[in-house]
Amino acid sequence: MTTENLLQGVNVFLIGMMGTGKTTVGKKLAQRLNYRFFDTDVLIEKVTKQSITNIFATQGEETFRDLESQVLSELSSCTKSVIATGGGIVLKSINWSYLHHGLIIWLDAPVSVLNKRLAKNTTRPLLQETDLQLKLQSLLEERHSLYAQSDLQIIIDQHQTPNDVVDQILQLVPTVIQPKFNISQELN
Ligand SMILES: Nc1ncnc2c1ncn2[C@@H]1O[C@H](COP(=O)(O)OP(=O)(O)OP(=O)(O)O)[C@@H](O)[C@H]1O
Ligand SMILES: O=C(O)C1=C[C@@H](O)[C@@H](O)[C@H](O)C1
Ligand SMILES: [Mg+2]
Repeated sequence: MTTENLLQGVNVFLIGMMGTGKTTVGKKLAQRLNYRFFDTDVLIEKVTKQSITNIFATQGEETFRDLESQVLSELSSCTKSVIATGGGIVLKSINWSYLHHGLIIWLDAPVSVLNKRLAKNTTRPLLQETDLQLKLQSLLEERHSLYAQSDLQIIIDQHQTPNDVVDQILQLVPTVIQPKFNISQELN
């Protein structure tokens, strides 16, 4: 059975640290699965008509986290969607009740890789004006046990392209989903 058929329209939520590729990989995964693609960060910016940087600066992280939960709650009622989440989605316990509506996949890349990818980035407020490597390390320490509550961990190395990561996901999803047997067929 293909991974697409196995999923039976169930949403896929991508979680993980900033820079692991949730947005980049999520778009490609959605294409491969014939799913829609959503990104909680992008939706927050659309709904508020403000950048994430601006929300953090003018209203603070707590307001951002509330918006994030609202957006996730709306998305959890969709089907056939790949949803790239913000790196901090795992922090609020209410978010887990929404994430568990779908299959939760943790993209896990080493801090050294994230550091290289995000070195020049200016759109992630938690990473500005700080030692990037140290900040990434401390965020990962704080969040590791939360990310580990995912259904599936995808370990990514520095050589893997986004398409390689998609291939790895499609290969591993069947290891965590049982095919649903068709009971109605048995009853006829
Ligand atoms: N497998 C990869 N190989 C090389 N570069 C990658 C890979 N995946 C993502 N990138 C690059 O790393 C950067 C961060 O990727 P992306 O924005 O997809 O991460 P994210 O997990 O969505 O981060 P955030 O939590 O902040 O939204 C981008 O510039 C992207 O092009
Ligand atoms: O890891 C985080 O806390 C964040 C990650 C980004 O995706 C954004 O959601 C925001 O910059 C915060
Ligand atoms: Mg993203």
